[in-house]
Amino acid sequence: MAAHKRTPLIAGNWKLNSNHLEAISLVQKLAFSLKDTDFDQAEVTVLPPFTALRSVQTLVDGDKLRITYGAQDISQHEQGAYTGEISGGMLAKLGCTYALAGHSERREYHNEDDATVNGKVKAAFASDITPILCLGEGLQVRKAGDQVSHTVAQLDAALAGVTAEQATQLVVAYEPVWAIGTGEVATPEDAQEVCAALRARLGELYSDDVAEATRILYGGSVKADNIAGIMAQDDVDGALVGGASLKPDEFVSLVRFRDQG
Ligand SMILES: O=C(CO)COP(=O)(O)O
Repeated sequence: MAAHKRTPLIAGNWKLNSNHLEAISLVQKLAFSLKDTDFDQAEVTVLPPFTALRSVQTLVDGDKLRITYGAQDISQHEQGAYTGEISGGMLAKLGCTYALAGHSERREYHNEDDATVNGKVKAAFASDITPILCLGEGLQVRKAGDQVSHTVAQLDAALAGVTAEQATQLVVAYEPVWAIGTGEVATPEDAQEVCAALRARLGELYSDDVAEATRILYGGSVKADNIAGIMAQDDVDGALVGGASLKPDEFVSLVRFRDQG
């Protein structure tokens, strides 16, 4: 298996699942199962719904858990008349390390375009929250063989006005839309092709140092039986996990991807 220069990140995107009481139970189970984990080998983060963040914060702080947490979305605005929005400042106050920006479900169901995603990435940095910038092509684009140009264009648009210093902190998640929640996982080679292209583009936009520092995750039907092959790719530094992150045992086996055959 490739030696990772970057600390792998295994992130659980809970999506629209778990009220705050269920979230407490899930994090407690996770913490118990992870108690012998070497967190230098992999960073673990969970992304619960907004309404559970305060409970997760209390648990993580109170029990001094080694996991981090974040939000599934962030407003591009800091404050004002934006009904229903949650700002970076609010998330920072809740101890969030991360916020997803531009998840394909936000792009698809909430009409988030590249300019909005760019605003969210910048809003995250402005509040010292690390954006996990989600990119990926749909099935038509994949069938046309345009996955690299499509995803690189999304990266360019999302990073407009982002400085090299900020970009060093960035996390990118390549999530081909056709592989999300479908059981249709991309092959390790599919994941590597796009993740390598994204890293090369970061090098062009900023520098080799930024490209080398940035963690690029793969997401889309990641499970215990396919994570090892994906993590063995040189340019894949972790996984953004949906369904499997709701099952503590399965999620822990993803964190221990080195043990999976
Ligand atoms: O969208 C995803 C994570 O953000 C992937 O979801 P699944 O792991 O359920 O395919």
